[in-house]
Amino acid sequence: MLSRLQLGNFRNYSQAEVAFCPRVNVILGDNGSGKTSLLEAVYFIGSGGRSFRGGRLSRLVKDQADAATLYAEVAGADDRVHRLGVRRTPGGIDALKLDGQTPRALSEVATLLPVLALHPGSVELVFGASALRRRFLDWGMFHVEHDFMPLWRQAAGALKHRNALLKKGRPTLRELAFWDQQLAQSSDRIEGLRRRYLAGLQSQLDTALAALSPELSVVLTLQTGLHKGENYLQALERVRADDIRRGFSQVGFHRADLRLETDGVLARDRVSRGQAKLVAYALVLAQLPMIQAAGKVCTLLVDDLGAELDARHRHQVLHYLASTGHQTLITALDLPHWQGLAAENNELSGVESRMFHVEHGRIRRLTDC
Ligand SMILES: Nc1ncnc2c1ncn2[C@@H]1O[C@H](COP(=O)(O)OP(=O)(O)OP(=O)(O)O)[C@@H](O)[C@H]1O
Repeated sequence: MLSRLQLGNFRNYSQAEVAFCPRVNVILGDNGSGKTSLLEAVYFIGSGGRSFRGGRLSRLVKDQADAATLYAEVAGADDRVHRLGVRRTPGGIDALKLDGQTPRALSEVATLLPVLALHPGSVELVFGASALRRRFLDWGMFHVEHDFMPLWRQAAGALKHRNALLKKGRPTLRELAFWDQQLAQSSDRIEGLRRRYLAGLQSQLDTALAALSPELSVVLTLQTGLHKGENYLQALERVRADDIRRGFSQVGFHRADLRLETDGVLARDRVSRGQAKLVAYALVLAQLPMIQAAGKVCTLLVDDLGAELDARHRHQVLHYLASTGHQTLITALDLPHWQGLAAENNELSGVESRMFHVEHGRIRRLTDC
């Protein structure tokens, strides 16, 4: 759980500091005041350097500044307070500290503060490219499956070597066979983990959708690109000649997709934009109990909740959020806007909350928990 955050030269913030409360933190502010940027800062530090909104990461650094810095205090699952610091120049992260030490890998940081975001771009989980769904799935597995990260690194290494051989041109069969074996083995094991995770996710998705939008149901399946009865090694042999011609690997853990089906058809060909948002939200929220079962506490970032949802669905989403018990940072335009949202949901008024106002990159606390 995130208790404190300091921002320096991040987006439109020069210097700012916030102390968050363990449950609901409401961030109010006009358009362009810095609400999304504040959530983005939390996401950046929690995810080990990613953003949930598109665009170039170099733009996170405030105009005319050399580097953006973020410092966070995080209460870990072990109840110890950890200190996280990151400095990002337009070229990339050039300093990362965890409790005063340089961590061996970004993944050490990312396990400390699991962050999930619900935002207008979440619909891309339904409409967007397979890479987004794969990343979504792998994020959950990273937090839940202990073996996933080393296995993923092994698979990524094999893929890199195989692709380098293919790109070089005219690889010998012997050279390729070794990396085929490595890539096939790790892809098989990743697929096994993904299938196990997916079974749990499906059941949590059913629960989340029943709360958010009972009229929708979605079936998740893993698409691997393998033919029936085929394993990865056989598939790599099948596409080998074509891989050599194209210069990259067309089969493996890196090509899997999460298929979302509703009423027997691909969800993206059936659902409306608002429904897609509900499906995407339910998918994201389905990961919360999985992460919790793994002994971790998520921070949930909710940006622009009202957009594209009617009052009933907004109410249902808020009702669900109020029931999760996770730390939540949620944006709204102003007090009447938030009061309108909260009035739709009695439970929310009973939840411990803190309110902030953001204006031109300055953060002011309005109420305490
Ligand atoms: N690198 C940067 N340097 C300075 N300002 C920036 C940078 N990147 C974005 N901004 C500005 O930061 C401001 C805050 O943007 P942000 O998206 O956080 O606003 P918001 O409060 O979420 O607005 P909305 O309600 O419209 O979604 C915008 O005016 C934007 O132009």
